[in-house]
Amino acid sequence: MKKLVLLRHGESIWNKENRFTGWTDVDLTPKGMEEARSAGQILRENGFVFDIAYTSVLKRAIRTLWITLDQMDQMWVPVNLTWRLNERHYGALQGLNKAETAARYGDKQVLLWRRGYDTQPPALTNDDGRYPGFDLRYSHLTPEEIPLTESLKDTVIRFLPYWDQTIVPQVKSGQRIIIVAHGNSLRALIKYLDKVSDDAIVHYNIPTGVPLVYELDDNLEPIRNYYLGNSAEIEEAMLAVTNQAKAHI
Ligand SMILES: O=C(O)[C@@H](CO)OP(=O)(O)O
Repeated sequence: MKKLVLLRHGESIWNKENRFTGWTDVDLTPKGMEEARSAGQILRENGFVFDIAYTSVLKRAIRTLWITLDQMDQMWVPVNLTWRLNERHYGALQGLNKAETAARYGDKQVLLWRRGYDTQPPALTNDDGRYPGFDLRYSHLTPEEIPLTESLKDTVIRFLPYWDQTIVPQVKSGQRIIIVAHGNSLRALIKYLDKVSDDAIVHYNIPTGVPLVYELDDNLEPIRNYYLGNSAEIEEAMLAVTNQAKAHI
């Protein structure tokens, strides 16, 4: 049996301000750093040891990984950074307040933008200051790879080659892996692993800073998965993510 640990970064400044974030490189809040410390502690208490770590090129995920490994006294674990684990690109919504956007366009439209599997939010133009093509860290990407907006489906499509070519062979060979990423890039992986339908994935939300353990068979078919932590608190945190973009709760 193989184990894979998935971890969404701790609370970011824009999570706290309730803004669409996507590829915007915002840092953790003090609470987010505390969540990362707790994640590291609970992983250590449960005896987890990692051989390789994966994360995105966004600092809220990178810092969460650093803090987690520090708490586990495993800062020596090799870390791989890839843009393919970045958050889903939120297009022209990036920076907008989620509840204000819902008040303006309606809860239904915003739910569709946030959670519709094949729905892209309004796109950026490539002269927009938020266009990732202006950012050095993406200078090795082709124009076709640089998103102006992304649906969850687009996120699955850009992540899967990395999963298949890089991570899968390592998990199969018995390497113990942690992936620290984002709400939607992890939803993309979970949708794929658990074969979640396009409709069901709409209702699946991931809390910040809580390790999610997947047990997989030798063909990487999921056997079961569970969060490490207090289940009532985790339920509440998942519901809070659902409610972030409602005009009135
Ligand atoms: O803003 C974002 O980039 C994501 C994750 O924080 O938000 P949502 O949960 O609305 O997809």
